[in-house]
Amino acid sequence: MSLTREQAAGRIMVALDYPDAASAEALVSSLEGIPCYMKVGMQLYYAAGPGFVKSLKERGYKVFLDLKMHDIPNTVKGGANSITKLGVDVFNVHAAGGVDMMKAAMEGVDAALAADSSLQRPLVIAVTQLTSTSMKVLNEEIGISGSVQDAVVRYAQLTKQAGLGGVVASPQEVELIKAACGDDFQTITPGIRPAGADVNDQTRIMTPRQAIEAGTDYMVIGRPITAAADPRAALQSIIEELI
Ligand SMILES: O=C(O)c1cc(=O)[nH]c(=O)n1[C@@H]1O[C@H](COP(=O)(O)O)[C@@H](O)[C@H]1O
Repeated sequence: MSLTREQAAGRIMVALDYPDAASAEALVSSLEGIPCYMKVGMQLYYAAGPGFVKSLKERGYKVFLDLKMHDIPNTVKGGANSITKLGVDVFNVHAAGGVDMMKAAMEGVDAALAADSSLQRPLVIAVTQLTSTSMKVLNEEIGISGSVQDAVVRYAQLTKQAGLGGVVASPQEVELIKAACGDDFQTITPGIRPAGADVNDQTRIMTPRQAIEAGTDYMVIGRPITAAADPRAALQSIIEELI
């Protein structure tokens, strides 16, 4: 796999896990000119709201809005409708909500697009098993038997059945997901740690290079960039690893 610098940057989603718009803004400014995705998760969204998402879009960024919706179908449909109106490129729900809930998310998207043809269709993806979840936690705490891989593939198949475009999983499961759901089914993988980086609370990890070689479509990377003394240099060194 050989990627240009621009292609490599376009496969990276930087997790803006910050408590307020000003701190997130400082990080975004430090990465200016690098065509990566920006991921807005619940910490930043609950503090800075849709205004921050819109400001990223106005500056030309592709945005992944990571709010991991998991509720009754009617509520998720409404949430997906509102998110689509924000003009984000990617958003997610939890596959654990089941096929009807995921189908409802797609209905919410369709209704928004039918009402306003200027909107773009977002890629809707489902979280399988969180990358912080180990087999021990899955089996002994949550009470799901079998391997994490089995649980992830099952969720990926349900996600595909519901008509979504891909899943969030660990890069360790990408090959199994592609084998079960096809090459076009998108894999978005957090749990990325450059060699020697702090693992933090992640369990199922790979390096950026390993993840790309495993066939991941997009990598979500937070602290290895945001907690670095020089975030721009950290992102550039990850890009170098991928080209
Ligand atoms: O949906 C996600 O983005 C997500 C799913 C998952 O299973 N694991 C996971 O870490 N994430 C997100 O990916 C980012 C990973 O951040 P770092 O661990 O700092 O690289 C965080 O913003 C998480 O919320």
